[in-house]
Amino acid sequence: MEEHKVFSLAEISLHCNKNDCWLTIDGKVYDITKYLEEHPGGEEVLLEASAKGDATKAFDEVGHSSTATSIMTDYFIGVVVEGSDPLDAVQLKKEPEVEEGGFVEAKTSEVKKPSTSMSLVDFLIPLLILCMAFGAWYFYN
Ligand code: HEM
Repeated sequence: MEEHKVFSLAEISLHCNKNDCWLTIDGKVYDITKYLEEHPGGEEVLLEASAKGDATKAFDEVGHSSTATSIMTDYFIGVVVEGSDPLDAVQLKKEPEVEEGGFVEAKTSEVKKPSTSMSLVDFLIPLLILCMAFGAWYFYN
């Protein structure tokens, strides 16, 4: 059986620029850096597709010819690791926080925002009490 190099989505996501551009189509990975300038559809679409992650949909939507699929084989470098989680890519780009006891917590963009209405109430109640106290003092004097 043929052995292929296996890449994680995290690693693939690191190759998305003009000097180093990988594409993932149908679970296969292509290093198309040298093909960028030759691509009849232009290099921009390839760079965009590379940056987005999986280019399968974009590739299929164009309705590429069999010539295109045979060109692809020249740039094939491996396959995507099975069960590769797209979140890995996000986590690799961000610094993981290592906490005591070796627990690793990766930062994601889904950080809960503190509720602003809660902090407003927290601020208004003491202010109201202060106003009432001042009013009572003013009334009795
Ligand atoms: C290794 C990957 C790719 C190869 C080898 C490749 C190759 C080709 C070839 C040979 C053509 C000429 C038309 C044809 O024969 O079908 C073409 C056209 C085109 N390709 Fe790709 N392509 C690749 C990936 C992509 C991707 C990911 C996109 C994403 C949007 C894309 C967008 C286009 C567009 C817009 C055209 C122009 C179609 C037209 O003018 O009618 N290609 N490509």
